[in-house]
Amino acid sequence: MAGLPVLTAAETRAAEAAAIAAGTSVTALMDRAGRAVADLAWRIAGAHYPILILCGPGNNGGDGYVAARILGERGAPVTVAALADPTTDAARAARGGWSGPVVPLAAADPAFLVIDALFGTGLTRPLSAEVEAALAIPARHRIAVDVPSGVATDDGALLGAVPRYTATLALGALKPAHLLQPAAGLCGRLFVADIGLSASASVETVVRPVLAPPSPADHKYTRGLVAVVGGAMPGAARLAASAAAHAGAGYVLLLGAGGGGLPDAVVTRPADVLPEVVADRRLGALLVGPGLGADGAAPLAAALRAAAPLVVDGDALRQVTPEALADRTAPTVLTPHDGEFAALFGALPGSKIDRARAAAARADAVVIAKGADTVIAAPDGRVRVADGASPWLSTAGTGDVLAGIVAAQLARGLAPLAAAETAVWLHGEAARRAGPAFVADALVARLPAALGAAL
Ligand SMILES: NC(=O)C1=CN([C@@H]2O[C@H](COP(=O)(O)OP(=O)(O)OC[C@H]3O[C@@H](n4cnc5c(N)ncnc54)[C@H](O)[C@@H]3O)[C@@H](O)[C@H]2O)[C@@H](O)CC1
Ligand SMILES: [K+]
Repeated sequence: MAGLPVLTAAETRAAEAAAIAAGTSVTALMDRAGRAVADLAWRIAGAHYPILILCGPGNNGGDGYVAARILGERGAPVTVAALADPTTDAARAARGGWSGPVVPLAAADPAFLVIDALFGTGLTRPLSAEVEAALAIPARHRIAVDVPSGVATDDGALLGAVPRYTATLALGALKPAHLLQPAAGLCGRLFVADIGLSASASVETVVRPVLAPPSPADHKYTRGLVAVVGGAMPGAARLAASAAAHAGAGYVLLLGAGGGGLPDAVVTRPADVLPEVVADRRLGALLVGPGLGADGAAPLAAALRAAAPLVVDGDALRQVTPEALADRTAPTVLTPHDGEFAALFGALPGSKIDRARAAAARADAVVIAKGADTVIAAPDGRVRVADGASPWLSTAGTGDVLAGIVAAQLARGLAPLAAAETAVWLHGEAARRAGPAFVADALVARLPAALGAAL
């Protein structure tokens, strides 16, 4: 199943221009947008609770005036407060359709529901104190039209004090700000209104994969042999190996990190058999990095020579170069958090999406840039962004678990981008099922159930 498309501001404008060229007017697009806003507001506030609509000068404000008209027609108590007069033809027409009063922003009173239609994709500069004060007006619920005013559409940065929203109604398609932090954390529940735009997007959301159970012909090697390289902190490699075993791998081999509560089914071998394992044609995927320690040069060099798909995680990401990774011929997946990403690729410009994409091209590898807003990028420019990750994932060992899940997906034959996307989804689903304050071992225990939800 394909994920939801994610469009930048420029891509959204291009999709809008294409819709207009195909015969739809801006007014028609604005009408659909405003109607979707009104429908969502109606579900939250109904006919009896006061609704305040904050309208800006552009088309985002235009959407707000359309919503005001429709909610007013339905009998809802609506007040409109405007920053300035409309500056676009479509917004002027929408303003003309609202027959109620329009007060200055500074005169707006608290309401049950505030609808923020101040700025959308056209925000170009930081918020003024007047706008920040209006956004902070006390309200039980807030809806953002398209994006919360004050967030940068393309990278999720904040250009002022932005409150927390009950819901954000993305118009036409999701934008990066809905998924990238810090903006994503303020959006509340995300809705996407179909206003008739169509565009092909290289960026999509991560969605639940559709996995196949083993067939009668499968055996442990066809299910996938995963080898995990241990190191200075063997617990991390054990966690990764256990995760691979619980994420569907047929056979898991752990090198140089035996002991401690491992499933007996995980086979432990001494570290020095790595060259032999790397040469084994049955090897489905190799994982190096969890708990490797600072002097992992020798095992890392051996791992890079693997003809099987390779996952590079943790300490290994600080001891390898993008060039050495790009020299590999078999697929490679990297799983850096922010610090490891910066150590490997330096300070790249642009949004997290731009940075992950540039890194993937440079290392010729799929990059899983982890965090509260995990971004997966492939060397060909395709990107997948996860949304709604459990905040409880920010605990020791969850990265080792993810690396093990990725290795299991590669070992069973998924292409690297699909393996990464599947792994991120399984990891997120296991976390959701684990609830609050779990330890990474409990995440591993939830993996079979998470996998079951994708069969
Ligand atoms: N793209 C589409 O297909 C559609 C877009 N629509 C709406 O149009 C929006 C984009 O409209 P616009 O391009 O007119 O842009 P906006 O309405 O987001 O804002 C642009 C206006 O705000 C001013 N402005 C920008 N930053 C400011 C700041 N910090 N302080 C004060 N003023 C500031 C600009 O000078 C300009 O007048 C979308 O977010 C969406 O809500 C919908 O009406 C329908 C269809
Ligand atoms: K807005």
